[in-house]
Amino acid sequence: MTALRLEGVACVRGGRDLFAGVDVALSAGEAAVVTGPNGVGKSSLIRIAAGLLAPSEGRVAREGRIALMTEHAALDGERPLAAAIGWWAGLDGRGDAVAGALDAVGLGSAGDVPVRWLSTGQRKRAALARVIASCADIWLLDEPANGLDTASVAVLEGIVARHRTGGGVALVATHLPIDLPGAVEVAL
Ligand SMILES: Nc1ncnc2c1ncn2[C@@H]1O[C@H](COP(=O)(O)OP(=O)(O)OP(=O)(O)O)[C@@H](O)[C@H]1O
Repeated sequence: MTALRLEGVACVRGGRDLFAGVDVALSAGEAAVVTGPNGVGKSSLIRIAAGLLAPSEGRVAREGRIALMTEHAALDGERPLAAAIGWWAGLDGRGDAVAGALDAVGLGSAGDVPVRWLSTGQRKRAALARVIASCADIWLLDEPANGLDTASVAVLEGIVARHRTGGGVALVATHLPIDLPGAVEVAL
């Protein structure tokens, strides 16, 4: 079964052709890394995969629930971290997954800290915890290593590896090196 399939996908934004003919097929346990220079359309491809942006050509098919991580943490800055993530996890019926997700990103002791107090790297790890707690099958990660130190990038790599081991798939746009063994490269 293919969890995520993009066939002949093209993107036009602001009247400009960004890319065309992009094919990606990810089955359980697989990952793809989207690379390319600034402005080429990596984030746009992630948004197309998420269904937030319509491709100008081609088709997208998803089998399973998706979790999207963009440059915005998408967490309520006024709420304590665990509650902010819990709000999202609750929508997925996975409030039970919050504590484990915070532990996985090294924020297990920061659950009562207001999101607005978090540092850049902590906020990025919090966004990743939100993705983990969703227990979604298809992870769409846009620049997940931005703002992370070397140790945190290694944590990110381990988390994506565990997700894949559990049968999940990941489409990851990045301009920073992230080690995802066996991942397909989609060079835009
Ligand atoms: N809402 C929009 N309307 C029109 N053009 C847009 C819109 N959003 C983005 N673009 C343009 O689409 C192009 C691709 O943007 P995108 O963010 O997908 O690139 P990227 O490869 O992720 O870039 P970066 O590496 O800088 O993050 C850019 O030229 C950008 O200005």
